[in-house]
Amino acid sequence: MLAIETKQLSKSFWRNTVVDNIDLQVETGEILGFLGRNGAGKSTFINMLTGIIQPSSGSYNLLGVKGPNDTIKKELGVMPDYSSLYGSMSAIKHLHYLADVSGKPVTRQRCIDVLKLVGLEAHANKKTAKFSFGMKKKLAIAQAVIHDPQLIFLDEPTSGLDAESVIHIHQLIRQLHQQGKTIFMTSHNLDEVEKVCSRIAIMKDGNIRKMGSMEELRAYYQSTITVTIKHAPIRSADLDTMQKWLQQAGNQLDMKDSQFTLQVESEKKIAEIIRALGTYKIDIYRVDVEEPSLEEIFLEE
Ligand SMILES: Nc1ncnc2c1ncn2[C@@H]1O[C@H](COP(=O)(O)OP(=O)(O)OP(=O)(O)O)[C@@H](O)[C@H]1O
Repeated sequence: MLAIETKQLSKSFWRNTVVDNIDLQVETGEILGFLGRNGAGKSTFINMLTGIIQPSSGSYNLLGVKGPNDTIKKELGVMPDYSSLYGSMSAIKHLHYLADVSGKPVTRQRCIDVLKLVGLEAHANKKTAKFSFGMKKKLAIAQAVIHDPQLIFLDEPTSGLDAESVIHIHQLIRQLHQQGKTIFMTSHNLDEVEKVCSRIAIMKDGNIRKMGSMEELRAYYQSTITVTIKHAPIRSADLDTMQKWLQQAGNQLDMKDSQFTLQVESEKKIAEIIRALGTYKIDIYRVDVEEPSLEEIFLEE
């Protein structure tokens, strides 16, 4: 079943079209990374799906149900704006209360468990007004998942968090993924998206320019793979032949005594090179592969 399906979904503010006829399909159980520069329209898109703003045109289904739909809201997890936390409540009361409001009440133990998952267990009884920015952010993530929803929207879940908290949140996202939840997350951290997400959508000027797995994006942008191989010295009788062979196997050959670097088009070529070295009985000590990063792909858009 599709967790998210949008059909020609659009939003304009006066004459400014911010989301422009987006057709998007997200399968159940995916972690979709939604990327785009500031002002690309990511939050506007999410806000339509979560019922915060009305689309100007088009339609959407969430978990197979036409939106907006009050029944399906229970199954949506949304990170609130941090300013909308109730400052006079403790973190635990806050979660308890919001789970009630969502229509899926939870036990006190569930609140404690979720606070643990986001790394806030030591602050469970502290009033949220006294929380730091990072703590508020973690509580916002806890709020998105407290009622065990099926479809979770995370808007920049780790920006502004310290390194340890980022690891915590990534673990939580992976855990939710293992439980079969669908996660739709925006991030400005390309490294994070590459590490955590199963598919990536790149948004620009209100459109989704490209969408796919990291491998698909790499293939689309036809970027090359750089392989560096450290090996035992090549016999001088074989050196010339070996060099010629490598030159036809790839580009930009940089050959030193016991190491060479070559740009190749696919992983298959790497296997061919390793086989060729074997034929010449050259021992391989180390193979390093450098692929185009999401950063390079993103900048091409
Ligand atoms: N309520 C609004 N009224 C008018 N214009 C708006 C409104 N909300 C958003 N916009 C405009 O829509 C465009 C897209 O904004 P949006 O917040 O969706 O971008 P974003 O991709 O989420 O950006 P960021 O990465 O900075 O969060 C921006 O030009 C913004 O000024």
